[in-house]
Amino acid sequence: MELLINRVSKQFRNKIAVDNISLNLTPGVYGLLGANGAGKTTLMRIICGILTPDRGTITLDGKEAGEEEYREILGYLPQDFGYYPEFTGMDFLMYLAALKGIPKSTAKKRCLEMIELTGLKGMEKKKIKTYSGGMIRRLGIAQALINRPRILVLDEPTAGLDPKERVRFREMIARQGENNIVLLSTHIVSDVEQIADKILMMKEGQLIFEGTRQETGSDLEKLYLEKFGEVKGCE
Ligand SMILES: Nc1ncnc2c1ncn2[C@@H]1O[C@H](COP(=O)(O)OP(=O)(O)OP(=O)(O)O)[C@@H](O)[C@H]1O
Repeated sequence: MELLINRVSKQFRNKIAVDNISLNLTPGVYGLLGANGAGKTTLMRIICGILTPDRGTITLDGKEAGEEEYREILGYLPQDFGYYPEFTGMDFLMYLAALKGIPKSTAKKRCLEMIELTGLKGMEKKKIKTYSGGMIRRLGIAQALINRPRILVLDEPTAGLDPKERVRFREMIARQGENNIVLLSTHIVSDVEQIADKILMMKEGQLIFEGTRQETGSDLEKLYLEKFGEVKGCE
């Protein structure tokens, strides 16, 4: 399985958000690092087929982003995913399962599986408005995983997770990345240090670094600061 991002660019009025990015992703966990406004969300939305690039193509084994067949194998967690506070977690996942075309006969089992996986057991019958920020984040991850995606795109997934939830998240993502492509963005260096096998860095719309965790050396934070020429704590 190979996701080819070929010379992709996107401009908003006079702002080039994504500037001629080419990438070749195979199964594994990719951590996309970049300061606010670097273009991470725009690139991810293009990869998910939500935004059309001005130039360039995204293809997975020949299927173009945006095609139905491509969407079926895609899971996406946006920074702010839309949920209905009055729904219970289970109702929300059942609703998402229906939207994603999962047959009713398997939907309930799949939703319960996701609830278990994301550590939300015991909360599934409670209204989402009673969930903590971390629980809502985990529900977002559950909805992204519900169709067993081969490509999982997570925009700032670790925001709001406490240390225990981060450990669980890391394990979940490592498992998902064994056979599938996982791309997650963050501006917190230590998050990708522990989660990702491969590190990508974006600055002003361009890909300025691509390498394995081994290649980044032991001090990713230092490398990041060098690349960005910024003071620590840019978040
Ligand atoms: N719909 C839009 N219209 C106009 N400008 C936009 C739009 N979306 C993004 N931009 C601009 O494109 C640039 C890249 O934004 P993007 O959200 O992709 O960055 P990011 O790296 O995800 O940042 P953050 O970490 O803050 O989410 C920014 O300058 C942003 O203001």
